[in-house]
Amino acid sequence: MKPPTEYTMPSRLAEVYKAHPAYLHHNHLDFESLREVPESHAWPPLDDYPSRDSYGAESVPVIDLADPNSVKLVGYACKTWGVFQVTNHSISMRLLDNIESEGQRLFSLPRQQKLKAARLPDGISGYGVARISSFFPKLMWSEGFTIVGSPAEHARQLWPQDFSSFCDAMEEYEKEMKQFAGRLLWLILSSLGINKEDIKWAGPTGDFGDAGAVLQLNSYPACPEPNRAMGLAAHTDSTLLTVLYQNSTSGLQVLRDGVEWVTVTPIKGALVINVGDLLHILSNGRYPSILHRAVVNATHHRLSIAYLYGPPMNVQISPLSKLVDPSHPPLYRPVTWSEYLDAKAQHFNKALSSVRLCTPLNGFVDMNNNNSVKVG
Ligand SMILES: C=C1C[C@]23C[C@H]1CC[C@H]2[C@@]12CCC[C@@](C)(C(=O)O1)[C@H]2[C@@H]3C(=O)O
Ligand SMILES: O=C(O)CCC(=O)C(=O)O
Ligand SMILES: [Fe+2]
Repeated sequence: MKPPTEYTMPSRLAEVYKAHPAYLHHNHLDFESLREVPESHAWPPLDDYPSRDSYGAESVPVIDLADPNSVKLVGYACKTWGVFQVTNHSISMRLLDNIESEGQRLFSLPRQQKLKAARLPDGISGYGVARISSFFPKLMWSEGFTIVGSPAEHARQLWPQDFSSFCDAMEEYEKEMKQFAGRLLWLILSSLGINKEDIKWAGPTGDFGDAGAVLQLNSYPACPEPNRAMGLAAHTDSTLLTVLYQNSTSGLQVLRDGVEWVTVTPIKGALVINVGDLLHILSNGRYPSILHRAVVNATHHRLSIAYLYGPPMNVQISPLSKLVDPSHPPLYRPVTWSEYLDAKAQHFNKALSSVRLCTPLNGFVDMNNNNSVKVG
């Protein structure tokens, strides 16, 4: 008799959805030609919590990375906001302009052309609707293009003649982001009192050389009835951290203290950093991941580019032992990135609680383990 084949977790990002194919009907709409939001894309009112623009003392922190106090500022922002913007980050304006215009060029292609690079149901990369769409009865007012490593295979389907300028820009950005995200992760970890000896998987030089990453381009066309549409539904990122570049059209909102949506106002040349679920686990809940969404705009097209940064595929992430003691028991069981993506594919916003070990007697409560965001 043949022994049952044992299921092993994928060791490559490209394979994480083999066990969970999602048959998403890729958006057949030509957003630009519509005068109103069709039923397929009409969401119930987005007023589950009040929305406000970010201003004054109660706005999303903006941190100058050249500030000698940056470790403290970053730690405070992670603890109390879960999101912040950074300036003086060393990514050149030329590169940011370049990926923005290459992203723009991609989404401006005719729909039929873009569908040639459609993401496969069991794949991770390519063109299509957000993976989390499968959890909602309505479609979102957005399109995405996901890149893991080289985008060449899909870019060739989009531009058979000339795909190199797109690939060059994306690959250069991935390379710069990998360095930058590693540096940022050290800044965050040192704010927790964690150093190189505590993180074996940072590698011999501590540069997180084996870290994994996904580049996600998001396009949100202008929408005739923005209050009836959803750009990207509320979620937390299944990452350690995410670095987001947004064009000058606002739309990103974060759920502040579980009570109000605060807009992350675009600042030219700044990058938005948000805490993901794996950093939440690693920090044993000290730096909670942040629930966020993207709303759409009546007149302006919006583009965002997310660098989703995670640990090496074979590494189990669990609460750091320095952050665990009798009064702070470990709150989560060890998980690899692919196990966590698998949990997200099954449980969506309950993924974090699905890997939770115990409910603390007092202290931390997951702010984002509810599905209370109304979707009709
Ligand atoms: C490595 C990741 C992280 C993923 C899944 C997989 C590839 C694509 C990422 C996103 C990008 C868009 C929002 C999100 C919520 C989605 O639908 O796809 C993200 C998701 C997550 O952060 O969970
Ligand atoms: O477009 C945005 O501002 C948000 C994008 C996002 O949350 C994501 O790609 O995970
Ligand atoms: Fe996100």
